[in-house]
Amino acid sequence: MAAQIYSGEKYASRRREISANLAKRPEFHDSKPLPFMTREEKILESSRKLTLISKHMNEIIDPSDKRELYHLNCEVLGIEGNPMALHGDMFIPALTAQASDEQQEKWLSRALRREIIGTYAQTELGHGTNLRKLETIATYDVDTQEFVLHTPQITALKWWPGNLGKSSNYAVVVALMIIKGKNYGPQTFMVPLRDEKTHQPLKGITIGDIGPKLAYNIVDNGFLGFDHYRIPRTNLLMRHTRVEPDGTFVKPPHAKINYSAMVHVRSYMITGQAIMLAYALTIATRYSSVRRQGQIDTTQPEVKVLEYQTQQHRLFPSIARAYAFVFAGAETVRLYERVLQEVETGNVSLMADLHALTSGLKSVVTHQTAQGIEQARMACGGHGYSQASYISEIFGVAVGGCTYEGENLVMLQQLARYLVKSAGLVQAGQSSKLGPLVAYLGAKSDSTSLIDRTPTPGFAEYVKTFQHIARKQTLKAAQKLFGFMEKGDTREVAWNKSTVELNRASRLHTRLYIVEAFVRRVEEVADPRLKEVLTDLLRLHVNYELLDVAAYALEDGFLSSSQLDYIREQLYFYLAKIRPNAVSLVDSWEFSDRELRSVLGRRDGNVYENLFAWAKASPLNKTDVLPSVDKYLKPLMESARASKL
Ligand SMILES: CCCCCCCCCC/C=C\CCCCC/C=C/C(=O)SCCNC(=O)CCNC(=O)[C@H](O)C(C)(C)COP(=O)(O)OP(=O)(O)OC[C@H]1O[C@@H](n2cnc3c(N)ncnc32)[C@H](O)[C@@H]1OP(=O)(O)O
Ligand SMILES: Cc1cc2nc3c(=O)[nH]c(=O)nc-3n(C[C@H](O)[C@H](O)[C@H](O)COP(=O)(O)OP(=O)(O)OC[C@H]3O[C@@H](n4cnc5c(N)ncnc54)[C@H](O)[C@@H]3O)c2cc1C
Repeated sequence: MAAQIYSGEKYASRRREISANLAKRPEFHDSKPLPFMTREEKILESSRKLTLISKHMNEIIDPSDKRELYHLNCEVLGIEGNPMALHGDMFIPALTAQASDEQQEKWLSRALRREIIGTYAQTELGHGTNLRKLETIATYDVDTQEFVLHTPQITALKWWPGNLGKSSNYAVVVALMIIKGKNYGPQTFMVPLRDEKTHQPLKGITIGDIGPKLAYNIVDNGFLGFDHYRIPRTNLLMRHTRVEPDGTFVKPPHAKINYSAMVHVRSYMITGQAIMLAYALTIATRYSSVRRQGQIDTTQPEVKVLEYQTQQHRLFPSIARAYAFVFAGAETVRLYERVLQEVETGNVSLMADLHALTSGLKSVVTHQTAQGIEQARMACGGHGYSQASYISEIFGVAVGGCTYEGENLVMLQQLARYLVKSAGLVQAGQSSKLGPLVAYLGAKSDSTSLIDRTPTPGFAEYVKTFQHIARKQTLKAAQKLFGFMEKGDTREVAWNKSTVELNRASRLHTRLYIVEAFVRRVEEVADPRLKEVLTDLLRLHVNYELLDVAAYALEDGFLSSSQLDYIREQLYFYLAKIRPNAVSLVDSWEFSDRELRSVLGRRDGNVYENLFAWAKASPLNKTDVLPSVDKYLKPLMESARASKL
């Protein structure tokens, strides 16, 4: 099963070898539990381990393999980030996609050797979403052939870039490019920030950390201001866009090619989110198979809480989602890598499809992941609330994905633009022009679903029902938009009056895509034992998801209320059928205890002994009497006693 999850036996077994290798190297382990450390201690600890990784990486992984590096980082550094997180996640991808060969020779090779540390500085105090209104300006000075970077007011300060605050000495900075008074929109520049020897900020740079956050606190998200700061013309990233010495601007082959680092993260983060969801579910499912509370048969001992249908309903549909997401994530990464290669040859035809797909997936997956993690926490009762479970940290890190790389409700609108265009084609009788991801929009719906009438409930009927729902909502939302425009609203006003409905269409389209990706993967499985278990999980998934969106199919009679009952019964049937495999389904992700960092979710299942040992090790228990008691509480009680006398 691990080979299914990790798209092949080769990587699944490499993960095992890497974990086994690390198990023998205590210097790579957390020196104490992360929840017992201050932020400064965590950053120090993470930097220590990062240095070890840089020194010994070649002995443990093939550093050119992204997935091996990712696994090494998960084991050693963990999810709370590290001082070079953005270096790998965005700085290197931005240089790879946007720097010219000559620039790559100069900077990318140094970045890969870790001679310099970089980040991606785009968001500002006043603007994150609306990139066209960024306020940092890069004005071209023809005389000196330099760009002058400037922060004209406080809202123009860069704000949020990860590892900008304290760690990075370079950044890919996004600024509005002005040449001879003309605004050429957001462009990307390679900018030195700190002296390479002293790490002191360079003259003209104001820089620092933005303070603690909900989670992800090992990362020093930062602020950055420029005071008429000069960089050479050749620091504009010039793989696709160019500015000649005389200020002539050479347009890229696609207007949004500069947004590639964001598309990179959106493509990869689907897998990252699936893994975080699986972390939380591993902890909650293992714990639920140890925790006994209450009885189902009063003549029998207390049951494991995993026997309760409510607990199964709380956890199993999310287990199915984690599988669905990791399968969809693998497809997305393949598409991204293909588009990256095609862009190299000047073919930008798939960029819009990739952008639409990743915008929708990023939004739906992060939202459902956060919901699933929070349910997993609650499924652990009181112990879920303790940092010993580590689920609160997993939640905090994962939920950041709802905001970063484009706020979810904004990114759903990007997909909606694509869907509206497609709906326009359908309306104009040009369905043959629809791309493969939206071809279903042009198909004709059956009048009712046959979900309960096919002999073996196959997935085709479910897919058809999801298609019906997504098609109906897309055409309806587009109609609403066109209707407002026909009545005289501008497109922007009409759009704003239709966005709730448009975003619903985007979610339904994306959920259909996820179901289809799950079906595609299960169809490929050759081993009959695995196929059976994955088919059960997929059946659970399609019934749970369909029930969640059934209102759309009930309102036009595509589904009847008796079919709804059928779907519910199927759901309950598969909850019970999956129960014996539940622990194996989470164990199949093969997370080591070191990677999970959860006292509650350890493989040995010795929950109570482990919790007691953890609590005793808490910093507060180092002494029996705290200074706060000596200083305040004792005098308080003493004075209360004295006043009574
Ligand atoms: C296999 C390996 C295993 C390992 C896996 C695990 C890996 C884990 C990966 C790491 C995970 C986590 C890392 C955490 C790091 C987090 C760091 C966070 C960083 C950031 O947040 S960086 C800042 C991100 N900021 C944003 O995302 C801003 C959002 N805003 C925008 O993107 C844009 O402003 C916009 C898209 C909303 C609007 O842009 P605008 O220029 O105004 O355009 P529009 O007018 O709306 O649209 C015009 C047309 O352009 C099309 N368009 C827009 N963007 C793109 C694009 N990128 N590509 C193609 N086309 C695009 C748009 O659709 C319009 O088209 P149309 O006119 O409709 O045809
Ligand atoms: C953990 C974390 C790490 C980050 N790392 C980086 C980084 O490394 N580099 C970097 O540059 N940035 C980074 N960011 C910033 C991040 O990319 C932005 O916060 C994000 O893009 C959202 O933009 P915003 O903060 O301006 O939100 P806003 O756009 O101000 O959103 C506020 C509200 O307004 C709504 N809204 C905004 N525009 C519209 C619209 N057009 N239609 C409808 N509703 C709208 C949103 O839906 C939301 O409800 C990070 C953020 C976080 C949380």
